[in-house]
Amino acid sequence: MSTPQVVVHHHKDLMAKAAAARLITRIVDAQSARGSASVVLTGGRNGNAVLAALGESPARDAVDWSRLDLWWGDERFLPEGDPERNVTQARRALLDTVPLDPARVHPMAASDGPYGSDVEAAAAHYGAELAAAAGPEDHGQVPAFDVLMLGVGPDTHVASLFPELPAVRETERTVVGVHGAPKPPPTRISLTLPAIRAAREVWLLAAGEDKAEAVAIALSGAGEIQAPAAGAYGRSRTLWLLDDAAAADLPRGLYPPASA
Ligand SMILES: O=C1O[C@H](COP(=O)(O)O)[C@@H](O)[C@H](O)[C@H]1O
Repeated sequence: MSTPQVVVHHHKDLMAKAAAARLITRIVDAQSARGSASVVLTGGRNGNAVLAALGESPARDAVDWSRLDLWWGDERFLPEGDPERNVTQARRALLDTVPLDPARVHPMAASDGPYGSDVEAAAAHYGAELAAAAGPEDHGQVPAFDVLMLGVGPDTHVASLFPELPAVRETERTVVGVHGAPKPPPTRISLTLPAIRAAREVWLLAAGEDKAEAVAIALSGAGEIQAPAAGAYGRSRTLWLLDDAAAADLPRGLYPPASA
């Protein structure tokens, strides 16, 4: 478990640009050290803003897109191509514009996909796909992702792990079906906390005043069942990337002056 480190930027656009720059560096470093990199994408406003900023960065050409594995932290269980699906939004924000190897892009199943409306089967399949991608060096049922990004919801949810719902209590499976999510759609697929914690680096993204309370709760010692974001950490690094508004309720002692 790594201790959370907080970085605060003055504005959400700056936060997205800085996170994109950080992500490029991390991917390039991993590719030069191990030959390839693996990143877990998040849905939501901030995750998509990071992808869009990455697409606009001249440094995007430093990435070897053909040696990048992309996974998702969660998915809204909707038909293929639905504009509310996280993968649809990620494709629009960035993925359709870069030369990825399609075999290395791993979206979660759609509700009209091979498992139909059986979200449990779709989740089990994703768990098996992750297990197959994990090597002996990963010491577990999922790869040791280089970076796993999570948007933090105003209720402290991350991925599709919502406060008090069964998914956030899962300790065995790496991927679960989610029913009755308070944010639409109610049916989702999500990585669990054990899968999230397999990542080398976990980055939590929050911008805007509607996230301030959630950020303060999660970083003030709350339990992960009540505040799932509090249970999201990486093996070697846990980074909270915030804008001023999302950091407004944090005690100043928790982070250095705004970095940019
Ligand atoms: O529904 C979801 O919401 C969260 C947070 O989204 P935001 O727009 O409030 O930043 C996101 O992390 C998750 O992947 C997504 O499915």
